Amino acid sequence: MGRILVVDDEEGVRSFLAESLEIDGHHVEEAASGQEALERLRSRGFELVLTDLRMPGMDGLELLQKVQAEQPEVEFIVLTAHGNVEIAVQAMKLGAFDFIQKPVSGPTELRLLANRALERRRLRDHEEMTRASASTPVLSYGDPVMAPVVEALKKVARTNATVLLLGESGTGKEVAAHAIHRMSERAQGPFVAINCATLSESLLESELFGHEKGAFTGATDRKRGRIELAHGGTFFLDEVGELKPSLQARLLRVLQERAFERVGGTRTLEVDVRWIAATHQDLRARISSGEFREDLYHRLSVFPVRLPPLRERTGDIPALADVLLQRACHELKRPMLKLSEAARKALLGGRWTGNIRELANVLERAAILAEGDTLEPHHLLMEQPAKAPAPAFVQDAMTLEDLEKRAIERALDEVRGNRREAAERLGIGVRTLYEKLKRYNLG
Ligand SMILES: Nc1ncnc2c1ncn2[C@@H]1O[C@H](COP(=O)(O)OP(=O)(O)OP(=O)(O)O)[C@@H](O)[C@H]1O
Repeated sequence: MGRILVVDDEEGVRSFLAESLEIDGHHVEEAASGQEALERLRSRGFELVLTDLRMPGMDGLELLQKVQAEQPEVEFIVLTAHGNVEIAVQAMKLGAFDFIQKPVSGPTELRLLANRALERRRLRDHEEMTRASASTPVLSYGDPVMAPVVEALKKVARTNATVLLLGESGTGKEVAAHAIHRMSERAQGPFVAINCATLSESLLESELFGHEKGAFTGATDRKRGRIELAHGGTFFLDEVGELKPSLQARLLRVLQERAFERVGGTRTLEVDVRWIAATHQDLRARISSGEFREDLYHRLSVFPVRLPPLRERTGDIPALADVLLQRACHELKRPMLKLSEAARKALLGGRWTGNIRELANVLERAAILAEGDTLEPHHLLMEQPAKAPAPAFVQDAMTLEDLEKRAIERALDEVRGNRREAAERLGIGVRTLYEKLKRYNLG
């Protein structure tokens, strides 16, 4: 089963191709022009595009080039008129999987070719997935909002500048800090992190700076602090806004002088550390209220980078969802799952106040619930925040159809996909519910 987009300006050819492929159980959609195809490809993921080469407006070659630039993983098979093989060869040089000559005589060749193209796509996916899981997360999958952010991270990684990562909880600040380290000259050195919100002030102090033997009750041995351990590498201060004033002063000195003493010690130690700090708080507001030192703020925010919330980078949701779902399945040691088209759509409609972390949690829960090999919308228990003033769908501008669709998804969620019960909850007949499920493509 694959997701295939058929592009041809002739209605008859399109439906012939679509029907031939649907026999094999593929999900096939049709586009009547290159432009329409591009729009569809941007809004939902397809694995394979079957396109005519000669079309008014954007032709098949131009479509191929555009999609290659945006979604290089999509496979292409091109259809070419008899005797026009050169242009098909050109398409293959540009990365098309193969070509078929028109008129397509029978569906067999087409189906074989489509299945082979899909197989190549899956092999490549698999390879990429193994590489991705063996290494570290990909920061973005081509979302336009994230592109300048990734660029900024890459550029600053080459320097030793202190970076301040800003963004809501779960937006991937720690992942970004790791990425900076990995892309920097210090990549072979240590990456040391500490969360300033989780430890008490005194514990945090001795964790950061270490302590000498006998510095305080319980300090039976000399202990090296994490800052020392980060020598030659990168230090990540998470939730830096939570740092207490006395520690802010000590940290400021390390940042200014690259030197410090262990707790209870007199010897000054010098360190070579690259600093990255992160916060979800408005540090300026904390400066105004006297809770955060302005001089430390300026030291930390040499290069501030804001990580956008997930709702502002919806272009990354499908690929992130795929990766996080694979990760969940792997961790749960269960067979891999894939997202149905309807589930993908549902994810795009989420509010994601908890950002990527929430997306990961929703998919993990779904991976626990789902029994087959496909995740459907009713597996996705997308929570509204507990203290939300009103359900999300009232706040957002939505059409009546969207509202109806949401209500159906919600009802199905609440009854774990039981359609009879869902219809009852919605106050409609089961037949009507089926019709609506079909209309909204809610599988
Ligand atoms: N690009 C990505 N690809 C895959 N997973 C990601 C990506 N970015 C973040 N995540 C996952 O999302 C979750 C939250 O990421 P992370 O801890 O980096 O966010 P954060 O902004 O530091 O959150 P907090 O402020 O709450 O500490 C983690 O499980 C992380 O693995």
